[in-house]
Amino acid sequence: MTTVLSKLRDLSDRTGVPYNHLTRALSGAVVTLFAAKLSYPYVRKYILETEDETVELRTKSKKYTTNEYNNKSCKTHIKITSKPDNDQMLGLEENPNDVLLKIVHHYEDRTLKRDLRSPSERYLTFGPERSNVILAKIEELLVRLLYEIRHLTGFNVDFVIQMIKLIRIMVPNLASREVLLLVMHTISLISRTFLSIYVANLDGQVVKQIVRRDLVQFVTLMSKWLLIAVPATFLNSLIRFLESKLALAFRTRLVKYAYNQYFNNETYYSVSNLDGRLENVDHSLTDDITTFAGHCAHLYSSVTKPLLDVSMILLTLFTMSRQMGSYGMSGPLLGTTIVFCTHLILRKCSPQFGRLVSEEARHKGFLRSVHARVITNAEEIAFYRGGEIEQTVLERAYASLVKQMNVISNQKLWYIMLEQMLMKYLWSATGMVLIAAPIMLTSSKKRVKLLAEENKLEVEGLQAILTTDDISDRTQYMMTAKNILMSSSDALERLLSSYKELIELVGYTNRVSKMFTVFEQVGRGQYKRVNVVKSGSESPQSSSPKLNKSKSELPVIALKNGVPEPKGIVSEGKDFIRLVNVPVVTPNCDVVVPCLSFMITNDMHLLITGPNGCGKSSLFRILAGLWPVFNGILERPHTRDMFYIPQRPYMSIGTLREQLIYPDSVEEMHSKGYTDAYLADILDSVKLKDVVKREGGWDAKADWKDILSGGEKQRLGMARLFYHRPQFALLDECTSAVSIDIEGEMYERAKLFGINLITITHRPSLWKFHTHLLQFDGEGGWRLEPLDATSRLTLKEQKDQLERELSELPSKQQQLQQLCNLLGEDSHLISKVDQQSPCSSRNLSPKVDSSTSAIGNAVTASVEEEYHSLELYDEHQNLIDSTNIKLIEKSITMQTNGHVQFSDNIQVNS
Ligand SMILES: Nc1ncnc2c1ncn2[C@@H]1O[C@H](COP(=O)(O)OP(=O)(O)OP(=O)(O)O)[C@@H](O)[C@H]1O
Repeated sequence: MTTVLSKLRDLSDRTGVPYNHLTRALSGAVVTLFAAKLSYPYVRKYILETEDETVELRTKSKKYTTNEYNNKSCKTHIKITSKPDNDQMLGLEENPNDVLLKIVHHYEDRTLKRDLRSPSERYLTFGPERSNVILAKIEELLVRLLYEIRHLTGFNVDFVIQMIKLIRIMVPNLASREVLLLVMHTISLISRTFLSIYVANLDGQVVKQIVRRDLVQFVTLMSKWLLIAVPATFLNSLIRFLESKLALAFRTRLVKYAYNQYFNNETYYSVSNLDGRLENVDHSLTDDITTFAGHCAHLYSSVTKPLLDVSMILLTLFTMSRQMGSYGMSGPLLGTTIVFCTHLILRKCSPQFGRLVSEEARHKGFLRSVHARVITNAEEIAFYRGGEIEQTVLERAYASLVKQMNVISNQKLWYIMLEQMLMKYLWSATGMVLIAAPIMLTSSKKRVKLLAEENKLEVEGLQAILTTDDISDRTQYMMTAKNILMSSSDALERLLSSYKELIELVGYTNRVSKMFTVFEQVGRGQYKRVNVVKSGSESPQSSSPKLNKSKSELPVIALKNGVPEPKGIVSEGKDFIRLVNVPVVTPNCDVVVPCLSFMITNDMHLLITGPNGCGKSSLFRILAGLWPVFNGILERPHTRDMFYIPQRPYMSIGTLREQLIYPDSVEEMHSKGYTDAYLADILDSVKLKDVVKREGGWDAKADWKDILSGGEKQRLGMARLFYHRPQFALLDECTSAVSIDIEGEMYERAKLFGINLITITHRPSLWKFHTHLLQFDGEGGWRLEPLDATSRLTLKEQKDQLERELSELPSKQQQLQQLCNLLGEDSHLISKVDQQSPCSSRNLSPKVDSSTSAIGNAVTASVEEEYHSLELYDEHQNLIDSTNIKLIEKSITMQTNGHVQFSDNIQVNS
């Protein structure tokens, strides 16, 4: 640069063109080139649009001939996969009133005319609306402007929208505490900038006095220097203090908003059970929010302060260089150009830190969730001796995190090298040129003339003073300029490093925005799961499906753009439960029961039975509103009038009292007028009164999940039911670990309280407490009928008796065989077996088969006679068949072993 400037001076001397004109021409050329660079994307865009229009005109003329083909291909496409519309493609179907989203629609529509590639899902549909009209307008204008210059800057406008929405949460209004903190922070930053310039000037003056050997001035300046250290250090500390305060304030706002969303409409359940977009919600709720808030606060100071520093410093340098008699624009212009070019190079070469950091956060979240899983299931894992496999999983999770971190560090290695090269060496060189240029390129005469003009003095008088002070002035200038430039280079370095931070912030902003978007959508009942779309179930099906029809044939879910759409109608506030054509559909869109229609009135107690996985608990989830109703109508009481008790009751963090009254708080308990004595009564009714004394009173705190036994936890679950006394109790095998007598007492008491029982159980002892039976067959079919517990119990007893008798058959047969052998006689129930020469099982089988069949037939005849009228006939038939098979197997074993007589151990086996 110095060479260029001296060449310009040479040129000026040779051609006689004033030097100023040449530097101006050069500056003009640089500015024109820069303007051309800025306008290039617009020109390109214009040319592209013109080309598009031409192509459109050409295709219109061919439209008639290609129309048929287009229709065909389009139909085929829709059949294979329902193509999302533009909104869906952009993930922006929500919040039609959101102004920012409207802007996105507008610009994306224009872009989509040319580029129909589907962008990945975007997370913009969250957050409150801006109530302040002026701020809303500013935000709107900012987004519009950014869209307009998007091609130029390559700015990620989605990030800006996400930031705006997050800022609305973090800084809800102008009168908030956060604004106060921001103002204080800004004032501290501005004060610190002025202080830096003052200190740099002071430094220069001190050196000047050293050169002049002026002791008095030197001491005065040193005192000033020491005094200024007090506010300077305080300001430094204050800036950090305010930054951390700001980060905490932002975090608190975000956490509050997130918790509100998370606990609204049971989102905490749906987000992990019904929606597949968020992998580790706990990590997003804790680490991601914290890091995002910290980055925001830090970025504010690391952008604002350097910007202030740089602008103030440029201004100071400009004034100083004028004082030194230099032509003022070339220095700052050169500095600005170099800085801008450096920024462009760094931006082009920068790796995608945002994406990388977001991926790293995902890996961290996964590692954390694996740890949490081991802690939660420590006992089960220990029983299985599963430490080794868990360790492998943990190591794998850690290895993938390390791999990701290595990718980032490898990318950083080259980037930081480039950054240092440009920012340390190139900038230092530029700084030196900037300092040297005014001194080297300005003649003393010119400087004297300028100063004389400025101070309205005689040139000669001034010349005399300046000659004396010239050296000390130059030294002062050098020192001050060096200090200022060092601060400015430091500021610029921080500014460019904050670009890296900004890219990292993009990653965290996306993660936090994604979390909020998913929370809000899930809260509204809009779920998205990966890999659930099934072909052939695109449209809603209203025809009532036949019972026992194969599940996969029953398209009861309406899909919109590949996402299941809950079309059922739910109405609350009734004193009964009614389902009309409601399907039971799992979150994976498996139809467990295609169509349920029944009514439970307040005089009914319903027992639900059926094989494992037939949908019993799923029905409870639908009744409780946890799973969406995809079709039909569901009428039910308010959820507070329905109380669910699972097989393993949840034990919360808190006192023993809080376990019993869960989910009420102690305040709510008191407001209901309940006392500890009443709670003791309830515990007594479930035979748990001793627990209060044993565990150290109602206020005792412990990890109740581990302290109470399985049966005690279940009894505490029933105690909760007596405390809340809802209209309907949904009991999902909640007494399976309780002894039958206490279980009976608890059911009696529940009925005394007027609670309608809906029980899932496999225990016949509970039948007598119910009036109706809902039976699932495991194939999608079901039957609801009145339950006559007495006759059903008789049938059950008969069935058990028959089972016992049939299980004795093999031993009876063996005894008969032995007697026949002893007597040397045949029996009409056993065909004679050749006991002398053992044959192969293959040869023997038909004989054994016929003998056992004979027994089987005899038994069948008697059973048929006795129980033909009973519905259990089929089960008996199966039992007989299986007994026959067992007998065949045992006979084969005997013959293969070469034993003539049935040995004892075979009898034991049988
Ligand atoms: N969160 C879930 N995500 C996906 N599928 C699920 C989920 N919960 C249950 N299912 C599926 O729904 C079906 C019915 O489950 P459900 O828990 O209702 O069975 P169940 O009749 O209560 O069985 P059990 O008697 O064993 O408790 C099962 O096939 C199960 O795999």
